[in-house]
Amino acid sequence: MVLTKAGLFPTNGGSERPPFQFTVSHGIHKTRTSPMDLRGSLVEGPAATRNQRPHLIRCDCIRWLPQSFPGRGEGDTIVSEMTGFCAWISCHLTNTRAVGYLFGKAFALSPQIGLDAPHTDLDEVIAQEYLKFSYTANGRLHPPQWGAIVPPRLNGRWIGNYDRLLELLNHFDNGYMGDGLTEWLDDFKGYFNLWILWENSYMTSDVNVVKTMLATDFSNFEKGDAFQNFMHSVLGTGVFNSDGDMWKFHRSMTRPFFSRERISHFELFDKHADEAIKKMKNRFRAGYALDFQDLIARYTLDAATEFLFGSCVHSLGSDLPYPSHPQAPVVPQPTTRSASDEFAVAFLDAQEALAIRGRIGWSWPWFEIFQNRTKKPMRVVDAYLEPILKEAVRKAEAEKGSTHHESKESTDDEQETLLDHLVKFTTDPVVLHDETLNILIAGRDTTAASLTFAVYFLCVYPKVRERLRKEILEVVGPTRRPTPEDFREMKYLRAVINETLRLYPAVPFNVRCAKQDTTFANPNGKPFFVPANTFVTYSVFVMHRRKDYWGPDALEFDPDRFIDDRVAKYLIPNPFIFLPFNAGPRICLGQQYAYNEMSFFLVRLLQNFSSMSLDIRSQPPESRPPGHWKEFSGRKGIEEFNPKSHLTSYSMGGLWLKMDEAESTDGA
Ligand code: HEM
Repeated sequence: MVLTKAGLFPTNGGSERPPFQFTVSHGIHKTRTSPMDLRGSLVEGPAATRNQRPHLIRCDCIRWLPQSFPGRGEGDTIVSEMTGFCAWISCHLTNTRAVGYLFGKAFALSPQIGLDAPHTDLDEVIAQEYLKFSYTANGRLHPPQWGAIVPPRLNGRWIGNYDRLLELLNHFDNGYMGDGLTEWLDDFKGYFNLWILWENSYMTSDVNVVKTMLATDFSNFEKGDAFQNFMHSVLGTGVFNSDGDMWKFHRSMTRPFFSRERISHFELFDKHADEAIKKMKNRFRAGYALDFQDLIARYTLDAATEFLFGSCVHSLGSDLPYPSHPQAPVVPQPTTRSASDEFAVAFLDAQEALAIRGRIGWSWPWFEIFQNRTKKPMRVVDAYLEPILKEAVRKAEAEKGSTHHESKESTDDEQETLLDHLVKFTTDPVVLHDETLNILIAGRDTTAASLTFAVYFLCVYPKVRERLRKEILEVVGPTRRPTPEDFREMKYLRAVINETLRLYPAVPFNVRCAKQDTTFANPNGKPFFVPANTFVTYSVFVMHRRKDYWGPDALEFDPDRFIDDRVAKYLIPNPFIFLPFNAGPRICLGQQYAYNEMSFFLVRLLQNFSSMSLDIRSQPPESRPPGHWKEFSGRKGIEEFNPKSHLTSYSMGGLWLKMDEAESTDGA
């Protein structure tokens, strides 16, 4: 059937576009694309929308009436006999179909034919109506989607759910990581529509939904234009920030570089770990605390820049910060900022600007009308990258002119960097710039954050630390450099890393966008309808803590869950419940490199230090966990630091700690 001015007519198989297009103005505001807003509302002609989908308009005036008003339903379900009647009148006046409750039953109404057969479930009627339009406008039919329902919507009190947006921003700034979202996901059983500023945005912690998007229906979920737009001024079109053919091009070009052989050469880690540990020893010998988060960010930056570009920024060479707040011990402050500090700070500023855009959502360009927040930091980052890229291109072009034998010698080199590898495929400076920067961003903060959280746990769980140290000393000994074979043997080391990644995944929230109308399985009933262009935010952070997936002790830090019978009970039957590195075709390219780097550093750390503890006094007061958190159950009530997330997770104000040197080592 197709909707025209004259009513409902049979279609010629669905390919014909309706000849009529009209605009209805009814209620307080218009929605853009959603069937979610059809409760007691009108459906506008299908040709009027982006992607040729029906434009839906709500009878939103009802929302502003008191709850007691006849026709005002519970919460945001504003449908009732009254509303349905309004919809019926309006449907005649405007010659549209409408959906609403009449006499306690859910109906689809059309001006010419009157009422369709009643249903008990309005959501089902909405989804079916919507799909009829979808069918007629796009010539597509979705048989499995018939009977789908729309997910529950989180309702606020202010127009556009603006109060919910403020609530979320407040949680991001002042709350524990995941505050708000965790409770809402719990209330809605793992799936709801956030609906901020009139935009469909689904939230989920449901393992099957995540699996669908990342693996089983991968081709229908992409990062999407909106994500790419707000990332573009930093990431360009690199592997992390592209879809479709562009993503395939970048991924296939970069992937071979992460071969097992190349990432198993630990000299590079050793050189930088050695420098980091020397710095730590000097600081602790002087009697002061050290910000481990800052130190490890320098370590991963130096290791990554050398691995990727062959040119290390030497951020470990600069002075490390001292605690600087008024109550901290009085200590000398570094006075100058080195060039490597400039790069590190600019790199962080650029990522923070992206994180702010992500939080604001589609309206971010309005907040940057007068100033692109990423411009200034990216000038510094690019000034560092440009000469390195130019030199790599110059070398590649010079090699093109040399003999095949000479060229082969240089490309087979074990020391080949990512840049050396990439120039074999392209010398386009933009592609090279984007790709190397993407890998730097994807790989540096994630590893630094995970090591920060791991060391936090080693400080507050001394038994875990002692057991891990024992394993390290037994397998590797007090001074030897660890090898990949050692790591295979060290089950507890891997379990400690995994348990850290479970409770504090470096990428706690992520997003995908539906390319076409589709559905998600709903463990509690009929499938959920997902219109094209819907953003679905999935929280691995929340999923990793769900008791129905991980058992009653899900909130405890217990590395043994990755070794004992809980593996067979929870993880093996449902492997997608543990996704720190994502899954499916877009799984993290650097996963093995990251395990190696983290394992290597932890081994070196515990070879050199026998105990460690947090130094809360050195932590800036505003970044300590607020006292009232103690009243909460779960990790929020016991944590001794303040975990936060922008693009990746981090410890607010750093992680200040002190360590005691091990007696058996004096080499570092
Ligand atoms: C503990 C450390 C790490 C964690 C937890 C981590 C996690 C992740 C996650 C969750 C994604 C998926 C992002 C998305 O699809 O939106 C990802 C992608 C990626 N990661 Fe990692 N990562 C880590 C380290 C690294 C390292 C060290 C590198 C490289 C040196 C790296 C390179 C990449 C790349 C290139 C992608 C994009 C893959 C694609 O889109 O095809 N990661 N990582």
